[in-house]
Amino acid sequence: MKDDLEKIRQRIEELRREILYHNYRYYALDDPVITDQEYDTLFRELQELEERYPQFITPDSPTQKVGHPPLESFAPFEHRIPMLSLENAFSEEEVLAFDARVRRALGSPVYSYVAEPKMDGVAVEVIYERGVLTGAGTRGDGRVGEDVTPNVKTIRSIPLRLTAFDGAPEPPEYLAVRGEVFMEKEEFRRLNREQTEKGLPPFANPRNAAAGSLRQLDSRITASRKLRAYFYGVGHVEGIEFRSHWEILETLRSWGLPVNPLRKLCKDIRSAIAHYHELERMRSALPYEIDGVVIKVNEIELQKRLGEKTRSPRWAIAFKFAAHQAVTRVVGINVQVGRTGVLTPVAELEPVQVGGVVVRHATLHNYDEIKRKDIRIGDRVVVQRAGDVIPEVVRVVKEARTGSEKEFAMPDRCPVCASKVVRFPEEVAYRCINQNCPARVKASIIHFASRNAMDIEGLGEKTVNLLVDRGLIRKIPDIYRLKKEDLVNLPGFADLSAENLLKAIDKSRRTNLSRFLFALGIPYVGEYTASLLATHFKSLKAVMEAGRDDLVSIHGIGDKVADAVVEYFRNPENRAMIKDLLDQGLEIEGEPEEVAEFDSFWKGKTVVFTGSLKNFTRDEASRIVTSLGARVANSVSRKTDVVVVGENPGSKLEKAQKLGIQIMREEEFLEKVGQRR
Ligand SMILES: NC(=O)c1ccc[n+]([C@@H]2O[C@H](COP(=O)([O-])OP(=O)(O)OC[C@H]3O[C@@H](n4cnc5c(N)ncnc54)[C@H](O)[C@@H]3O)[C@@H](O)[C@H]2O)c1
Ligand SMILES: [Zn+2]
Repeated sequence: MKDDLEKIRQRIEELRREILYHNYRYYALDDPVITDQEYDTLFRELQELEERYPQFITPDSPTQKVGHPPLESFAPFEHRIPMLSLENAFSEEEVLAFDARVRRALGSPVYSYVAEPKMDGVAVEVIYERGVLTGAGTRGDGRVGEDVTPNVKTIRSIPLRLTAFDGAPEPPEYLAVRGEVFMEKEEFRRLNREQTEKGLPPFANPRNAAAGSLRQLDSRITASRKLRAYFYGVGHVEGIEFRSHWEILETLRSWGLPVNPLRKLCKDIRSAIAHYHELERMRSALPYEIDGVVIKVNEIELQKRLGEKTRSPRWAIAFKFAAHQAVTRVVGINVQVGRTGVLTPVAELEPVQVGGVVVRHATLHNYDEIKRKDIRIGDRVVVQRAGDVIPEVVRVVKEARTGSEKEFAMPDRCPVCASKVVRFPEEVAYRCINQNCPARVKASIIHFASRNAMDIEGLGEKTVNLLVDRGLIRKIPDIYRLKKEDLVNLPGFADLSAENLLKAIDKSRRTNLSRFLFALGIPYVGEYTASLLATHFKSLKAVMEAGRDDLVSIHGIGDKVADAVVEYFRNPENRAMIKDLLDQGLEIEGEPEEVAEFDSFWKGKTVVFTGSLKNFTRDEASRIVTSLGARVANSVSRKTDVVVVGENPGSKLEKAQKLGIQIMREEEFLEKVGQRR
């Protein structure tokens, strides 16, 4: 008996050590080494052991704590009310048990629940004092987080100033709002492509990418990655009282804070569970990841009576979705060659259904990952698909090995052009260094034409492969030599589609410097670095002549990037290609002086247009100001901040004058939207 207890104590110790290590990987480094499901299993086991043997509970057990203490490289950010975690439920029974506990504790039925998507991102608290954003921090260990104020200010959907819309009360003296910062799946894929091309390790999932992007010491890196946020609650507030959680959400929304529209007010637990199933069906179609549904008691009075435990409130529960995982076999490992010559290993799988989709391939990222997970050809593996993110191999089912599995070796010759493959020191990537490798040529043309580069509509993967295979394009400048007669006879082309492609190509002749630099595909130069170079040097000539010292003097550009840029422009082939492009009539504009994006004049303002503008259609003008954070209304009221007046204005002008609203003529408008300096 004594021995048994000792064994249990040891197991508890072991679980704690393991969980603490995974907390550190996940919360401090944003680099977990096990899946959330595996983590949840360990956590559950510890919780259950502690429940059965309460004599072993210690205050420092991970079951009694939230997250992980903040890193010291950030200033500390104190939460006036602790930010807690949530209790998890993995089945309907567990949710019903939660409802039963709540009703028992209250001695009455619950009036209502709110069910909201559980966003898979990073928790933040943002402070508004008299409506102005004055601070923001991560959750940290619940009491103290990391001060990430400058980073949060770069997130466009988080207003720097609250405005009372739709008859909302004025923002109070002091307001701590809580929400989740997240990265959309598409941005996650873009970022990981960029990481891979730079020879850097990819992020495991959008959550880690969001956390890693928010927790940056240089807020310009945060700004270069598209983050969003949804708010779902408040911390300490002064000057306003809320009666229900639903009222909190509605009020936050009417102050201009983003709140997830997929929330639902439910009359009982059954209806909350029904909402869970509905969101589960929508899950993979959503642009961002959710990992469950949070169900909360709606009435604040009842929430207070229920109170909280050390780690989580008693009035809420996270009903988690099942992971999209399946077991299948690796039948082979192929190698794909990217634009900068990086070789990416891809697992060929026995087709398998994962969350309703047939999966045939999974990315293995790089050779180090294959070694770390010890993936061999013939292995049975667990694959996981999160939303529509590229499927991944989570781990090998080692118990299923027969001994006939084969270890994978990176080829020493490029699988496409047979040139020698090299691995540069300090890089995880292997590369084909043949500039003319057909795989690289195709990939670099696809990149050149892509949306964030030269933005040539219709010149996607399929068309590029076709044009290169037919010998119509051998290098990038050939794009601009294409003629209608080259295209019309190609499979899938007709008169109209050929004309459209040529039009799109022609349109791309006018571009700006940062797009052009990004499009060239210089190693290590992603969109962000390209825009740094463009704003610093302002002309292509200046970038091409820049020395290593000029480059490293730019904040945000390190040795590796500097070397890559110098080397790229020193290469006579690259110089000849750029000259060729310019000879084809490419016009590259310099960069605007400052990108005054974050604290723009327009942010949070309500704008009305009247009369016709010379330089824009109404639609264009509206899109410009909304992209700068304004809201466009159709009629003038006391809530209008600015009326923009074109030719032949209507009665809106008179009304604006009567109400004393700021009136702006087209010239001033151009200036204020940065179209004229
Ligand atoms: N893989 C690993 O190594 C590893 C390590 C640690 C933690 N984890 C994962 O993290 C989980 C524990 O982390 P946690 O303590 O942050 O808890 P949690 O993520 O399970 O739940 C609490 C958090 O949910 C978030 N949230 C999202 N939408 C919300 C909404 N609508 N309302 C309220 N909150 C909302 C908040 O940020 C809140 O802090 C584990 O279950 C596991 O999945 C994984
Ligand atoms: Zn090659």
